Amino acid sequence: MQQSAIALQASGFHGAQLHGRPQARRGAWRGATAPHPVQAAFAQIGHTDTAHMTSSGSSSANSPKEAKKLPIAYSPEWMALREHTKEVESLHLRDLLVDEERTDSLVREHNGLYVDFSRQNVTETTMQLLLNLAERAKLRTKMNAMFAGEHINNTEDRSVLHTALRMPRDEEVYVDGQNVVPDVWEVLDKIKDFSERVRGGEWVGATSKPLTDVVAIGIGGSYLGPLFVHTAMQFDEPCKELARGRRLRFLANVDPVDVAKALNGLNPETTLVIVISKTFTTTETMLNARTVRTWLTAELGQDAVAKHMVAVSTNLKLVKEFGIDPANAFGFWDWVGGRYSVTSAVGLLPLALQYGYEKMEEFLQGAHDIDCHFRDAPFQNNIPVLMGLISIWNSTFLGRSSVAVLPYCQALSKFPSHIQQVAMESVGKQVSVDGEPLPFKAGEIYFGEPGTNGQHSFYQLIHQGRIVPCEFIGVVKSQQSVYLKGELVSNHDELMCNFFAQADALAIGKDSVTLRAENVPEYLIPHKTFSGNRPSTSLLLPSLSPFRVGQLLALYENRVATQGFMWNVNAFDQWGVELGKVLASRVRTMMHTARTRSRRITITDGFNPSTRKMINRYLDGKNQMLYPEGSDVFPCDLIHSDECEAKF
Ligand SMILES: O=P(O)(O)OC[C@H]1O[C@](O)(CO)[C@@H](O)[C@@H]1O
Repeated sequence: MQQSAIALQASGFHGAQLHGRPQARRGAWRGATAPHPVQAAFAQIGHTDTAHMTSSGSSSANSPKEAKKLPIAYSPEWMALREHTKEVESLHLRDLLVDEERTDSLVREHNGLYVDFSRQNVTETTMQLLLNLAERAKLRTKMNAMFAGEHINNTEDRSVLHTALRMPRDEEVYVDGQNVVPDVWEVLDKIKDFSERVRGGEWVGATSKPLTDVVAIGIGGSYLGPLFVHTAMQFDEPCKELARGRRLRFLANVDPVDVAKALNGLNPETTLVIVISKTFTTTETMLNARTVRTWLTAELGQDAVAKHMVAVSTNLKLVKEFGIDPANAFGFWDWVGGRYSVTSAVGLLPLALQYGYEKMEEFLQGAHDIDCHFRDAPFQNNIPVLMGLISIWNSTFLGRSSVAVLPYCQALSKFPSHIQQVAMESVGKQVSVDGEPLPFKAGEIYFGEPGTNGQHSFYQLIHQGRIVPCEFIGVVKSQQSVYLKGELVSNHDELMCNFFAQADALAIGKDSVTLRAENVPEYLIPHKTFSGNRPSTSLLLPSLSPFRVGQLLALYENRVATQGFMWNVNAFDQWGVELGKVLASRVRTMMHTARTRSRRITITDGFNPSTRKMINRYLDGKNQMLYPEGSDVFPCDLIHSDECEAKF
């Protein structure tokens, strides 16, 4: 921050000005467009854009070196927010929450969604300052660039257009001069046709039996999103009815135990396998695909692949090389990031097979509804934008490094894991889009569990330990209703009582005065005190239909995009996952040598002493076992074959 201080001083900003609190009018942030005083002053002295300022505060247009953009952290809007933290830290949610007008100003609704930000450590001034920062960050311009198909994923030179995956047939969006919506719909039509033929028993397996079970093989973005949506739809009554007699399994981990779990009890004759991989090179997915192909062909013969295996990928060449007929491949495009691919064939194919294509259309419509809201709503009413801005406030300004996603809804049990990838792989970055080190920490640690399970696990820490901003997600109408005669409330109402209570317990807390009034022994008072003032957002969905699931998905996708734009990081690449893959490949080569030549690892193999010792211990643990030659090895109950050998 040293550089920023110099820059601001040189441009006429002195402590006194920064310390002066902005006089935001009550309610102004909801519609105000007046510039923040600091911003206005900045404009007055002729520096309307920090992008052109050097550390000495002078205009830098003439020098290519100096023309480098200064991070947003050096802008007056950023400094104003920094300064504002002092004011907010002196306030307590216990007091703020009694103000009904404040509550009203911090609740937003959109097409059935109800979002309450009043339990965030914010005032109207905070919100106005965040909106000012959004302007400084050129958030609207960046969003427009995304929707327009510009190559905003600069390190891979790609557009970012998962929003095009859910556009109506008659919309247009251009990538490098070509309207991609017809391509999207061509694949959607193919999914509809194929899923209807499989579900209707027209597409049968190698022994003419209907394919009632689906195993979707994929990992990361090719797994977490589809699993979340499947889990969310499984107990929705209409979806449940449509899925009657069908099973959908996922195989992600390369751990052979996951293979056993995915195939357990399945009959190859009635199983359809979908290999889902954007690149079709991911080691885990390809080994799992070869493993399951062996499981199928050992029973049904080589020709069975044509009827029992299909693929979802952008790499149709490798699909063909694998042995899957490209006619049975469902494509998508490099402008769909893996973690943003649920609404492509990645999610739609397995889910349409399970629940029918119509339900997936509803899901797409829900996502599109939020995309339009994100694209069009003014920022002060824009729910994903506000969620993103508040995340920036909590993490970068107030120093809270994690976020707990807490659905009070068992059907959303896989939502936190999906959002964990969307958020952490997107904005867990160390440099800006221009490759400059960030002068602040970007990204947050996401975790979560459904309530009330989490309450009996990690909530202790979030009530009395570190401050973890929480996101409570509740559903008004449960997918399942149970009321036992004589009980005070129905089962779902019981669940939701906790949803309401936890947010207030975190915000309001319990002080020593109250505890003393309750005659709590003095020595227990520190243990039983709840500091409160712990922030959360509450999100209420009217129900958990496929449409609502689509809305929820797009809400979080667009919120993460907002964060990326604000921090000026590329939220659409993921270079941080590469190094581990490269090192694993080195270990693989060495492991093969050790297993085929029965030898231990030596110093000359190039591993450090720690890794060498651990690998040798691992190798020795299996008595220097050599790979058997000439036959595949499966646990017996996974394969209907007399030659089955259970050696491993
Ligand atoms: O779909 P693919 O190409 O198999 O990649 C799977 C996942 O691997 C990652 O690249 C991370 O390793 C994710 O971004 C992606 O979703």
